[in-house]
Amino acid sequence: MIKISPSILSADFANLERDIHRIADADYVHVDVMDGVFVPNISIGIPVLKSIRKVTDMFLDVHLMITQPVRYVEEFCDAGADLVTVHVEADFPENIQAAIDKIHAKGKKAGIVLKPKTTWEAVLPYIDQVELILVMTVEPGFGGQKFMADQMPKVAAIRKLINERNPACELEVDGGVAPDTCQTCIDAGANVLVAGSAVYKAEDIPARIKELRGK
Ligand SMILES: O=C(CO)[C@H](O)[C@H](O)COP(=O)(O)O
Repeated sequence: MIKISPSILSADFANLERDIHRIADADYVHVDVMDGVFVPNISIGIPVLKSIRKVTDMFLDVHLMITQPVRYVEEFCDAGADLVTVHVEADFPENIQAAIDKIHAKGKKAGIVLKPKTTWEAVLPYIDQVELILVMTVEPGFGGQKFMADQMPKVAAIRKLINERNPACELEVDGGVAPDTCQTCIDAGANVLVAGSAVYKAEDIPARIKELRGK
């Protein structure tokens, strides 16, 4: 079963509650947190996540695009995240490990994220511990970018590793996922698809979510 995690980066922040309820047919809510340092953009943070938690019971998939995420993961867990993902490029490996441990100590799911230039081997230290691996299919920072099909061999390599070492681990892709690119991601082995503009620009959001689940 393919899961859809719409990115609220493409929502109307002045009508966030309405726009979260518009994606009720989806599986997760993808919350993009950007610090203006790890990526060249600033989005939303802990206070907004707390407010989102108050208006929905949906699973909150929180993608931290911030430097040294270990400093903040506990606060994001306390604010209502169900899953917190941290970039392997955002700190030294021992601190990424500490971030994963802190998320688990809070009773939440932990995941790691790979930027497009990061190779699949970067997951090896964490593969046995995490509940989700996210492969970026655009350079993180902005919605509405072109899907990078060249990331599909990496998705396939990580799917093989997940099947061998941690079959319960989910494999998510994020960036440029749309009706014309979703099946490629599914065929490569992704089971969770993040989509921002493709969901929020659709005339019929429930129909678009269904379409993104593939054939
Ligand atoms: O993490 C992100 C950007 O860093 C967004 O989740 C992603 O780009 C989704 O937007 P779109 O589906 O419009 O490409």
